[in-house]
Amino acid sequence: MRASHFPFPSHAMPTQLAALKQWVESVAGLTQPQAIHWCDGSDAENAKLIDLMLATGDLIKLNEKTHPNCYLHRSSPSDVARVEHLTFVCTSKEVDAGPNNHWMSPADAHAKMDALYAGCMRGRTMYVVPYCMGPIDSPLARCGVEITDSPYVVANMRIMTRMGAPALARIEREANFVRGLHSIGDLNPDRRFIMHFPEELAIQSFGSGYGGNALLGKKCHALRIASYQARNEGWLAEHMLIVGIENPKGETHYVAAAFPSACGKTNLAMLIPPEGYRRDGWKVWTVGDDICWMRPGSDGRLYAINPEAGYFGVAPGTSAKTNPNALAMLNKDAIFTNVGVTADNQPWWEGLPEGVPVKDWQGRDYDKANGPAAHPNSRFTVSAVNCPSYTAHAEDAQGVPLSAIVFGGRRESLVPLVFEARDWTHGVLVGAAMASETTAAATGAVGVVRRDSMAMKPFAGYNFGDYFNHWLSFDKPGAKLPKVFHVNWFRKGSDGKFLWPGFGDNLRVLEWMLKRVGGDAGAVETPIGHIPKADDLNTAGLDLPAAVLDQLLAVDRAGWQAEMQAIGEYFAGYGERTPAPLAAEQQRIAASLS
Ligand SMILES: Nc1nc2c(ncn2[C@@H]2O[C@H](COP(=O)(O)OP(=O)(O)OP(=O)(O)O)[C@@H](O)[C@H]2O)c(=O)[nH]1
Ligand SMILES: O=C([O-])CC(=O)C(=O)O
Ligand SMILES: [Mn+2]
Repeated sequence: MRASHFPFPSHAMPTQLAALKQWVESVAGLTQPQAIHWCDGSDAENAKLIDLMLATGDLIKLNEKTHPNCYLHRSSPSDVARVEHLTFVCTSKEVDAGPNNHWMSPADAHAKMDALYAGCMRGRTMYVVPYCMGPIDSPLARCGVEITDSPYVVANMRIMTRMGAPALARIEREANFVRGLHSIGDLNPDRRFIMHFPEELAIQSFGSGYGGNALLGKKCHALRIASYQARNEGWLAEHMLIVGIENPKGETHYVAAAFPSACGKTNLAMLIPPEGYRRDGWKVWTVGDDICWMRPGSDGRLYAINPEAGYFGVAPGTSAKTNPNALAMLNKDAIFTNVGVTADNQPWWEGLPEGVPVKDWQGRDYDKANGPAAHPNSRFTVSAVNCPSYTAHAEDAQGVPLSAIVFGGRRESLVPLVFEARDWTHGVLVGAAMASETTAAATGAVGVVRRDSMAMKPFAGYNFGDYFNHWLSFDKPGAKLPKVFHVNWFRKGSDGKFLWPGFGDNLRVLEWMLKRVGGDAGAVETPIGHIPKADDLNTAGLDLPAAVLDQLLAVDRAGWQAEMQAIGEYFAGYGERTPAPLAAEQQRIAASLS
């Protein structure tokens, strides 16, 4: 990075770490901020930032009686989701980024970004945000520093990560951190790029203030950079929720599940058991709702942490009926982005049974003709401890042991409600072959089926061929790997309605999985995996016609032949980097279907 005139003396910096001082100094030289603020994460600092944003209109205070300490942020209308076409992985060799990523050479990317950053913070304050992804004392955690000119980003990073003084202390001890540079620039979509330099452990983001584009601890660090780091260090960084299921005997089993963006991770992580289950004593505990870092423990099991400290969740569709835990945690201390508001200044989104929006997400008077009041990708940011189902095990330094890994997508046809992989290699195939209909979480067409291996298509920081190989490598002597399953809550009938009730009732499917892990539930063997028979699932109290359940559990052979063929073609796209065991597994299943 080019360092020109440097306005701030480095002896004034609150750190002794030379590498950090030099980097901050060179960024300030390039971006020319008016002031530099090192974030300590304190309440006083946060209060000052909130006041500042209320004064500039970056935040709007919501109803203090119904939503104490809650704020609304309206983003630029052209800046409402992740931008996958402007997101690049800049490895020295293009093949290392793989066909799954957009690639730019590090030299070209640096030249482009340096030109955009030159003087971009003139008149602005540059915030230096040290953060830790994961419990601060966890050996699985990793640290980063985000430099940003957006106070909104600082306030969100404070909720989403362990940010401030303790993180800085760890960074100084380890002298190893991910360097994230972010500027909202002028929010011009033509001058917007999200660049990743995995070999340098660096991220550079310009021109967006939104979610995964700007809160660099989240998708950029905890998935793209971390997945690369994880491969080198023998662990996995995944787009997965982590949930604890406590049965009536008081035993808790942890499950990690990968679903693409806006496909139900937050909802499953905060599931409320159906009435009968609650009576019997079932409980559900939330460890994480979006990202999971895991590695084998000394006993051979996989242990997982949630690297995040908060939730950046989809607002529309969140209601007392679908996700009461999420709704309950949004009553205080939350930041809402791009939702509508009611006449008495309460946040509002589609799916809430009560309340009437008077302003839409752009601040216009609400008019149905303009579309929904809340943007379909409108979000809330809230601390994890606010969630009624939060478990203190989310702070366990060693992580929680996993009993099952679940893959899933949004598929209105073909894919059964649930099936179980025969073994780890088959499980990796099931994850790698995942496909889902696209959603509003990224810009672009919605509802198009695309392959989204392990829900990581937008997030793997390296070639998927190498990534599949890395997944396969966990199957080694002494490993006690979790069982792997695939679910689909989104099958539709000919009337276009969902066939499965979903939400809390998904516990019925999780119960079957955990019984399979314990060896006491039935299933039939099919070419695509083990599927429960209708009476292997507990459907007591459900209004689900037997014919619908049969439809949900059926294997359409002709449809699956076509699917396996498409999967084979998809793997072929990774050429010689496609692991041979995966290609063999695909061929074996294709053959057994014909
Ligand atoms: N039909 C049906 N819809 C669901 C179910 N679970 C979640 N949804 C809907 O799917 C949408 C997204 O759900 P989330 O739980 O926020 O998705 P997510 O995977 O956490 O999304 P990201 O934060 O983008 O990664 C919401 O509109 C939910 O209401 C389910 O079991 N059945
Ligand atoms: O990253 C974001 O903007 C939100 C998110 O969780 C996703 O899209 O998966
Ligand atoms: Mn996500």
